[in-house]
Amino acid sequence: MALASRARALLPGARSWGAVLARVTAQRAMSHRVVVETDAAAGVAVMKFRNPPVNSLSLEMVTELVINLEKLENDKTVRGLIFTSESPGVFSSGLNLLDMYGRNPAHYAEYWKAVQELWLRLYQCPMVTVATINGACPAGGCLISMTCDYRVMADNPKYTIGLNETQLGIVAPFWFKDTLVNTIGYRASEISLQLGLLYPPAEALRVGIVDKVVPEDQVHSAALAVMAQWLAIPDHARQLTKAMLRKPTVDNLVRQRDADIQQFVSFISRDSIQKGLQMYLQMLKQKKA
Ligand SMILES: CCC/C=C/C(=O)SCCNC(=O)CCNC(=O)[C@H](O)C(C)(C)COP(=O)([O-])OP(=O)([O-])OC[C@H]1O[C@@H](n2cnc3c(N)ncnc32)[C@H](O)[C@@H]1OP(=O)([O-])[O-]
Repeated sequence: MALASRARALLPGARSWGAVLARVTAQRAMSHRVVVETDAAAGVAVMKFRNPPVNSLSLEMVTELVINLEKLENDKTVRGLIFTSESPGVFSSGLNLLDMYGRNPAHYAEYWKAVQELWLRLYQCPMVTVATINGACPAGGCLISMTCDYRVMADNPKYTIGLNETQLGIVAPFWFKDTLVNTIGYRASEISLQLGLLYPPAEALRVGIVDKVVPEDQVHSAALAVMAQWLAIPDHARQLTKAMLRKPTVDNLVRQRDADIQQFVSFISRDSIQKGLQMYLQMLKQKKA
């Protein structure tokens, strides 16, 4: 299903794309998964994840993120965007395992297309983007953070960040890998991605997967200070520089979007992969109990 259709499915009764956006704006307070607060004077918006219990990137959440991103990109008063979790403890638990387990191929394809769309939009975002990592940040959560221009992490040893896909028996696709390589370099990525490492704050800073670690109660003020520093640069120069740096990575996915979807669907549909995901979900349940 196309983004507009998914958006309309989320907001039944809206007849056009414009009507969908208008209703998203009007119903912002009712949105359950993403909350956007805009400081028009500062030109900064804060996008807070609110998808309990663990901010997993469900199809609905991904769709809301894309809709809100598009809206902010069209708002010329907003120059900077901060991502954070409304509830400290979990920034995002990554892709929604329940969108990748026990569903049919059409659903997997729709989900993967939406995830691609989110990444493409985030990675090319013209705004300055800062991730305020105030909780656990595995896999897809780490991917979102890595698309940002800067990452500030709360100094809490319970919080970890990384692409842990191999630990689930799954393989991060090439554009997750590319994003990691662009962030921490090739050799560190070889180790990080194969072992599925999740780094606590000090190690995350050492490997370069985050840019700053600050006491938990200062994480938001630190993100605002970083934002102010980045916003001091003229937008056009910074935007063109960002586009130049990121274009080859973006083009790599754009060239092979359909093949990547097909590969994901065939991979995730495998019995062995489904069995592995089932065991992982059970392990999470047992850990909780
Ligand atoms: C090729 C594909 C690439 C894949 C990329 C990915 O991102 S793959 C994603 C890789 N992600 C990971 O490996 C992260 C896995 N998650 C974790 O490690 C922990 O949940 C935590 C550290 C994020 C939070 O710890 P905590 O103690 O605060 O919370 P808790 O552990 O008690 O969980 C509460 C409930 O949430 C459930 N649930 C959790 N995650 C997900 C999810 N992603 N989705 C859906 N559901 C999820 C969990 O089952 C439990 O459900 P229940 O029993 O109530 O029905």
